[in-house]
Amino acid sequence: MALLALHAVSKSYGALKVTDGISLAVEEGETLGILGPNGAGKTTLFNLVSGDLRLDAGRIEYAGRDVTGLAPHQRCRAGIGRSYQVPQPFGAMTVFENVVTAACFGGGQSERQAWRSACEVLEETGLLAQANRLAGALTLLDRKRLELARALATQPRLLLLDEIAGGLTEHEAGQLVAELRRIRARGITMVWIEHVVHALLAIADRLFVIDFGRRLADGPPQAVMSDPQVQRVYLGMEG
Ligand SMILES: Nc1ncnc2c1ncn2[C@@H]1O[C@H](COP(=O)(O)OP(=O)(O)OP(=O)(O)O)[C@@H](O)[C@H]1O
Repeated sequence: MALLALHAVSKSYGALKVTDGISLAVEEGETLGILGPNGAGKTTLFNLVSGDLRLDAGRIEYAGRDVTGLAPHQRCRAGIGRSYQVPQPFGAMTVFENVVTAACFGGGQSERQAWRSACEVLEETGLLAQANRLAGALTLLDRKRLELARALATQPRLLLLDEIAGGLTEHEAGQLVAELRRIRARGITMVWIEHVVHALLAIADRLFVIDFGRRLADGPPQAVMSDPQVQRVYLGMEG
C-alpha cells in the first residue's frame, strides 16, 4: 500500500487550472523528486497535500486513510511534515525556540518531549552550534536547515520539501543532500520539489515532472531526464 496516494486531484484559480487531475502514489521509504517549470503547479500540489489549500476535486489518502477533509494541523499530527519555499521562521526567536515551537504545536509533543526532540533534530541538521542565535540572523544555508529542522521536529513519516536547495552554492547543496540521505536512512519518506536538478538526482529514487498542472513524466530519474518531452519543456532543449 502506498503511503501517499493522490487520486485525480484538481485545483483552479478562476479559469486557471493549476492542478489538473493529478494521480500519484508514493511508497513508504521512497524519495520522490518533483520537477517542472516555474508556475507549473508544484507548490500548489504540496499545499493540497498538506491541507494549506482545499482541492476542487479528487481525493488524497495518507497511510490508508482519506485525509482530504482534514485541516493542516491534523495532517501534520498524522505525520505529514513540510518545509516552505520561502523559509518562515520566527525571526525574533532563537533557533532552539523555533524548533521547540514546531515540535509542540506541529507535532503535538509535551514541552519536555519537545526540548528533547529539538536537541536531536538540531544535531541532525548541523544546527546545534547555532541553537541560541536568533533565527533572523542566520545565513541562507542555516535558514534552509532550520526550515528542515522545524519540519523534522514534527516527527514526520512523510516529509515534503519545497526548493530547499534553491540559492545555495554547489558545496552547500551537497551538504544538504548528505543530511537528507541520513534522514532517508531513518526510513522517512520524502517528496522533494527542486530546481537544482543535480541535487535532486543525487538522492531521488524516482522523478515526477509537472507541466501546466499535469503529469508530464513519472519514472526512474535517468529515464525521465532523457525523455524528449521533459528535455523540451523543462530543460528548453530540442529533442
Ligand atoms: N493564490 C493564487 N491565486 C491565483 N493564482 C495562483 C495562486 N497561487 C498560485 N497561483 C498560480 O498558480 C500557478 C502555479 O503556481 P505554483 O506556485 O504552484 O507553481 P510552482 O510550480 O511551484 O512554481 P515555482 O517553480 O515558480 O515555485 C502559477 O501560475 C501561479 O501564478
